Amino acid sequence: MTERALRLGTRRSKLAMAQSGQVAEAVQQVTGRTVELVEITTYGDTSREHLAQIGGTGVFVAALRDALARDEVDFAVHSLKDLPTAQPDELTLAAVPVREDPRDIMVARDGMTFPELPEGARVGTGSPRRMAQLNAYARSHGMTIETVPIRGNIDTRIGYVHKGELDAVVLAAAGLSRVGRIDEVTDFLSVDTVLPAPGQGALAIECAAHNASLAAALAELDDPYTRAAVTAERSLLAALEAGCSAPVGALADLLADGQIVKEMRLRGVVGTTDGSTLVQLSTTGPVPKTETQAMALGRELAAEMLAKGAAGLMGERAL
Ligand SMILES: NCc1[nH]cc(CCC(=O)O)c1CC(=O)O
Repeated sequence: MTERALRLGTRRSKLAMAQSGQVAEAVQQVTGRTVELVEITTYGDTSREHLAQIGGTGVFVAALRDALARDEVDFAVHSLKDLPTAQPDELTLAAVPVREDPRDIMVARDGMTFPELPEGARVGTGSPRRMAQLNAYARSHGMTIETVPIRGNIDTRIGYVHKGELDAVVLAAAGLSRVGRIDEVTDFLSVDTVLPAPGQGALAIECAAHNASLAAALAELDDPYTRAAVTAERSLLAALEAGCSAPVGALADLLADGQIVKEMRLRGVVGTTDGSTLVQLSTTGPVPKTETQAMALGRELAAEMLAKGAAGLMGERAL
């Protein structure tokens, strides 16, 4: 007997469709079952308000989770950086596949890199994390830039540059790469300049907790290193009591000696959006073997950052 198709809930945006399509194919491979896409409209897609004004955390995610809860879909794919740090009991984070390039990138007019931008350049980003770090770099390099809040999908955001309304926009490399526009990047921002959002570049595959057999099948797509890294990053974010629109950057990576993986490093940053103050720290520890160990790494760095005054820099947090 053939089993029915698995229903994958997805947003309708080009980015969501691209990442869901990729995951659908991978799931078909590992389960041998057909996967059909079920389109769901989320509040984040329809609202014209700035993300920060409607509360940031989880607006893209809630409608997909509702569809899971109502059993209208069997599983869903989220951009991991959009997931709230608290995992609901009734849902399982079944897989975190291998992460794409976690960096932020710039698309600027005339092929310019960030340091090449002219005096007073207008740079589109509504992300407090990006604003804080771009402004901090500008200050320390004698540049002046004006960050301009923008919203909309990737095509809309790049459109501000092509239409001449902005000198540059800053976006995630992973998003551009998934929608096939990575060749329009004019500068890949070093993580030393702009640390990405916790979980950036990674996907989250979620299903109902009671569907243990599906969770086990989806777990084939899990990459343990990516999962450990994003778990540490999100634990840092949670321990700072910050949301996904807070001015917090975090990135965990593996430190290797030749072919031998030695340690995991976790870097974190918090700053004021004007870039006048940044708290930027890093810690290393043994490569986490359990979720508990990965979370401990994040909490440890958060404690160090809080001791250096991180909490006082998040006054604008979530808003
Ligand atoms: N905040 C929106 C968002 N959520 C996920 C991505 C794509 C990158 C990713 O999957 O991490 C983007 C776009 C962006 O930040 O440029």
